Amino acid sequence: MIAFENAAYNYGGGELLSEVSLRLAPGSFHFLTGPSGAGKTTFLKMAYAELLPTAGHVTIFDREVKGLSRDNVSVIRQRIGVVHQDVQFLDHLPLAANVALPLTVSGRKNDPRDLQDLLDWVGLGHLSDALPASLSGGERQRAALARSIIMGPDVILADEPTGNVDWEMSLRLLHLLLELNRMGKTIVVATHDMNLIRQAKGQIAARVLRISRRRIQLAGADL
Ligand SMILES: Nc1ncnc2c1ncn2[C@@H]1O[C@H](COP(=O)(O)OP(=O)(O)OP(=O)(O)O)[C@@H](O)[C@H]1O
Repeated sequence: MIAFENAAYNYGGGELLSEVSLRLAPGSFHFLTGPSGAGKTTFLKMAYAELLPTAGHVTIFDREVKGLSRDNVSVIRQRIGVVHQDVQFLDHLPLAANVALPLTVSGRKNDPRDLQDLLDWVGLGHLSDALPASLSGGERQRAALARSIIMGPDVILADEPTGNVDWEMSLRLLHLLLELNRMGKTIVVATHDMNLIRQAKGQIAARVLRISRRRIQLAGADL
């Protein structure tokens, strides 16, 4: 689905990530971990062609990202749902409209029943008319997840999706991500939360990628 081959990224002050070679196979579930500032967000941005590798290659859905036209990048992006670390909503729009925004922006039809089903699935069906300012942290994170999957992506990249929520809500979010994976979605979750990783590994064959000294390696069973 997404492949890195000797890929590197350099913001200008030396390589932050070097010699990254890995494959995110269809239907796989990966956690990405590593210290703050190690490059987790940078890696995810490379995986959805927001950043192009400064060396090596990144291939998304069999297309080398370097040299892709803007239109081709948008086509690729429609197949990748991203849950950003800092969830942003349009404050004047109710929750349902915020979640449906990717559909609206891309001019796709928005079936209100599908939208309601999606909101129900993340447990926010009763809040469809609520304004973002009134939502709790966990509600915002679930809304962000709903928005990331509204276009029916094949891949979901989630950057600290449980960053600001309590353990119970983390488990709820994890459960949603595991369910998406069971539906066949390829998932990458960047997280600091080792308990979350342990919890997931008890339920599925998740792999753990660890960033250490600019390299990304598959972590062993010592978690
Ligand atoms: N646009 C940019 N220009 C220059 N440096 C940047 C830019 N974006 C990120 N960096 C730097 O790259 C490093 C890695 O950032 P990144 O956000 O990828 O790390 P992270 O592992 O996701 O961190 P955290 O866990 O704190 O979110 C940091 O030192 C950051 O300051």
